[in-house]
Amino acid sequence: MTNTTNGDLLLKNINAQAPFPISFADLEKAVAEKMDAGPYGYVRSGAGGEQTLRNNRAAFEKYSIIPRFLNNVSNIDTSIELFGKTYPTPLLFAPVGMNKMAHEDGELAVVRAADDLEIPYIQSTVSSYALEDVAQAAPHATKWFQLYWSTNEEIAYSMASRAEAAGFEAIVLTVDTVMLGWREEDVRNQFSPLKLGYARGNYVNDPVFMASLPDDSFESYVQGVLQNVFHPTLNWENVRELKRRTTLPILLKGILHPEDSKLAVGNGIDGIIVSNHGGRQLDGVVGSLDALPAIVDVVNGQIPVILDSGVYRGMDALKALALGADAVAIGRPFVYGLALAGQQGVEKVMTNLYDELKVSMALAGATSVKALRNVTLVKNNGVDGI
Ligand SMILES: Cc1cc2nc3c(=O)[nH]c(=O)nc-3n(C[C@H](O)[C@H](O)[C@H](O)COP(=O)(O)O)c2cc1C
Ligand SMILES: O=C(O)C(=O)c1ccccc1
Repeated sequence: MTNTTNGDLLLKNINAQAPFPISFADLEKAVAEKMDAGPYGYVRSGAGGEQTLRNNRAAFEKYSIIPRFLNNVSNIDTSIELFGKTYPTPLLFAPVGMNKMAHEDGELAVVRAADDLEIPYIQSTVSSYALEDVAQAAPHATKWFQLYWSTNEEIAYSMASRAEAAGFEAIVLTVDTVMLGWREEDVRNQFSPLKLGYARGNYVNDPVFMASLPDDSFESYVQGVLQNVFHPTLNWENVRELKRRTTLPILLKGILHPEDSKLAVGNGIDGIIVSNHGGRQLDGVVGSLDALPAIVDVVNGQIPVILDSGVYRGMDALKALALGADAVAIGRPFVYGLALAGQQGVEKVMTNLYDELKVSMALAGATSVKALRNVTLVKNNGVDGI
């Protein structure tokens, strides 16, 4: 619960200190000047002609809200509940791989920020640090493990059970990356973090993976990752088998079609992340916010629906929650904060997003996430009706 009478959420940023980039565009500009072209292009870009990347933003931009006033907004409750636990914010850290590209402390800095802010942290399979090291860096943070299926299924089961043993509380199986999207910026820059070994953390610490290598050379490790991390055979039977092998809740990340969300519920899945991978996978896909309402409709409150892709400011989070998301996950913004100022930069970016969300809720006249569902949204500035 935030009391909005205790000082202004915006003006605390105007304090004669060196300004930290306040908007996504400012962040991206600052990071473009700081990072090398290869890693920067890897993080920033979308697949193909970047239509999906643009669709994500366009989807948010086309909604406007009609605020209500005279509603006593001196206390704003942004809390949500997921899998029986209450969190103060409706934000999550989306799984982002290979964080050492952005900062030497990589995932360790991000999980510490997550711990401080009480925001659930989803660690990627292709992280720079091992899941056990991340768990040790922030034993009390809520951590979920994002699983990339492996061509050798035993590696996937091994990683899932390591995550369970290390105290991770859910498995997020990403279903939209059975191979890499057509990422032209990486070809232009001749840059592959996978080939450079940035994704080592979880693999070199996995006994099943290591036993599958012919020797312990760097080349064998890279070949092993490439052979396993892309997994075009993935299918619903694999999902059912994974479910039999873990006691943790399983979420599917990358669902966009309402029929797939129906299958997810039917197969006993515990949550869905509506996402187009930040426009990095199939180009020409709908903005993830545009996929949300039909999925919320089908799922009908049976399991949580989380949204990511293009949530770059508090007002975007508000719109997604108003359209029925239970929470939103943030990708590139926190990576940019990490690149600029490590753990502190991550905290600054997430705090700004959160503070803007609180200001937006108050000014819209909604005092809780539940109340946001009743906010009036119009498309295309009301031209198409409500
Ligand atoms: C550099 C980078 C690496 C990513 N790595 C992963 C990953 O390992 N696993 C995964 O499920 N999603 C991955 N994603 C996708 C994010 O989880 C998320 O879906 C996406 O970033 C959301 O869009 P946004 O960046 O517009 O917020 C990655 C995204 C970026 C930018
Ligand atoms: O870069 C990504 O978006 C990503 O998810 C990924 C997938 C496989 C290997 C490396 C990164």
